[in-house]
Amino acid sequence: MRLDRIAVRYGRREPWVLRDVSLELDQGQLVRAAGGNGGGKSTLLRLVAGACEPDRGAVRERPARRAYVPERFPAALPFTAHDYLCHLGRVHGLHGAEPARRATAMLERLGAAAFAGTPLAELSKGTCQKVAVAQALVGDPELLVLDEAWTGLDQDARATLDAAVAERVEQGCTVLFVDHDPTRLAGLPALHWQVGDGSVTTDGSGPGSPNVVITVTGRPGGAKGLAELVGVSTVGEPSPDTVRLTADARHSDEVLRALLAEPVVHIARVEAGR
Ligand SMILES: Nc1ncnc2c1ncn2[C@@H]1O[C@H](COP(=O)(O)OP(=O)(O)OP(=O)(O)O)[C@@H](O)[C@H]1O
Repeated sequence: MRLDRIAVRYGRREPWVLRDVSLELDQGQLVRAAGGNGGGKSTLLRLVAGACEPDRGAVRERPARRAYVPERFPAALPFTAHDYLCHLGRVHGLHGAEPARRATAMLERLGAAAFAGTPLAELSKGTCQKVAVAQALVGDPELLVLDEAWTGLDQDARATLDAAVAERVEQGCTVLFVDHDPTRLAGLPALHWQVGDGSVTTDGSGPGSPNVVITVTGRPGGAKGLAELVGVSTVGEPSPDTVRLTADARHSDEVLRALLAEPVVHIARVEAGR
């Protein structure tokens, strides 16, 4: 999916929270969004999840099957935990006995089976957060957006959510998340979006994301146009006739193919990056 020159603000006289932001999210990509308080992370996640629309620009090719754990889960809904998850399962396109089966399984996996028949409004904060997570995992989303979804979970449930995210990414689900713990999901390759001052910069060097550094010589255009290649985070010209770029390892083959498609370019070196 793509964010195409989007802009968002909360009122005509208010400052732009996001301004002219263009981003791509590949299928199966894990992305961590980070930035200071009030920088616009939750706004960006709402926009990606489809929970709000931009004032300008467009979100294109957003997957139809998507799930979202918002920063604040609306706990006052008139359902028991199990009924709510069954309902969400049907919303996610599950049929027959499947919503109930998965609702039970998700509550068990998150250590909340004992609260299946409890009305949402009577749940503790932590159990309510487990239901918030379960509703996002009960279906088979192609896009999963997690806004501080680990906050309030006990250690076992946090580990369950870590594992569930790894499974979903492995299955090709795109996952965008914010979490205050900088080591969250650090073992998985992730892109890093830095959100603040109205813009989003992407450097691909988030915790745990392997990069490759590619050095090329002889390119007639120098570094021109290379920053636009998917997966490329930095491009520099350390000396005349030499261009060095950093690419997310997931995209390194495409980047190399694009470079080799240019007849006079010489790939001088490919090495593991930070
Ligand atoms: N519903 C809203 N109405 C008015 N202003 C809002 C609303 N939601 C967010 N804002 C404002 O938009 C800006 C960005 O908020 P947002 O919640 O997206 O940032 P954030 O990076 O997620 O912050 P935090 O890390 O504190 O959760 C802030 O100035 C915030 O006050």
